[in-house]
Amino acid sequence: MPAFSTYAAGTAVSKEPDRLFAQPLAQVPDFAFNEDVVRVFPDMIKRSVPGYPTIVENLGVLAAQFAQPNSVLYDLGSSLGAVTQALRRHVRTDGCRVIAVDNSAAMVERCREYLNGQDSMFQELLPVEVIEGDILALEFQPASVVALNFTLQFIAPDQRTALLSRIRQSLLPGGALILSEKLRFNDLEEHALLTDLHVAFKRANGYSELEIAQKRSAIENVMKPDSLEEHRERLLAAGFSKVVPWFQCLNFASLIALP
Ligand SMILES: C[S@@+](CC[C@H](N)C(=O)[O-])C[C@H]1O[C@@H](n2cnc3c(N)ncnc32)[C@H](O)[C@@H]1O
Ligand SMILES: O=C(O)C(=O)C[C@]1(C(=O)O)C=C[C@@H](O)C=C1
Repeated sequence: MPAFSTYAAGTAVSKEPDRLFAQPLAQVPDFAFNEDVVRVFPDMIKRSVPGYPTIVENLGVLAAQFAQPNSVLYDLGSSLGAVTQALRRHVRTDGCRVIAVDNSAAMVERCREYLNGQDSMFQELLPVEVIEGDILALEFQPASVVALNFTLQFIAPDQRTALLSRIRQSLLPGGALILSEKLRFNDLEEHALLTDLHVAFKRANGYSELEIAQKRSAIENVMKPDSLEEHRERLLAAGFSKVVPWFQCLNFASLIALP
């Protein structure tokens, strides 16, 4: 019987601890959002991403400021739907609905279960649709809020501008893209310092040196972080008019991009 904990407003999520990289692996496979990761994901992301709970909860608060009546709120790369749940808790604008998209079948299946749980406990939540699909192939509907919470870093770098341009074109006046990412830094000293501090954060959250090293090898081919400057330039090139960082903790940050 799996253990469960609750998100802020009560929906049960798996509490299984992340020990995926605890034993020495002869060869570390590339990181994938498969069934093994899904089982431990709430624990993994909280212990790996400094500021994650603050970002998710405040994403709901921010979204409530940008949501426009009768529009779509997108949660792209929704994983288990933490952002979707925050949107549903905070946004009260008439006629809004949430579309959550992820291309991991295992994530989507579990996400739907959690959202059904949320529906059975609370009334008057925004309607939500969870789509299993590739956000690169998605036809965007007119949207007031688009959340990319630690998803763009997993998209091939040469596909990122085109995706952001399509998001920009779907955004309604008064809306916003909220983009959270792990950062790299052009200044080598700054990069080394914040990388070391991130390792210290993981250690303080109970990860061993082996777990930290094996996770690093697992993600290095599949997750390619950009610098803040690259994000800003790319967002402006994609047609956004203003880029406003609203949160940074160590080498993880979140930006608001306005149409
Ligand atoms: C780090 S997780 C996102 C965490 C989640 N947004 C949250 O706040 O809890 C990245 C997610 O993006 C999904 N993903 C990666 N590439 C994708 C793509 N091309 N289309 C749809 N989903 C994608 C992965 O399956 C994974 O669930
Ligand atoms: O940078 C790391 O070491 C991470 O573990 C980061 C990160 C992320 O930013 O998405 C990578 C994969 C998992 O989804 C959880 C966290």
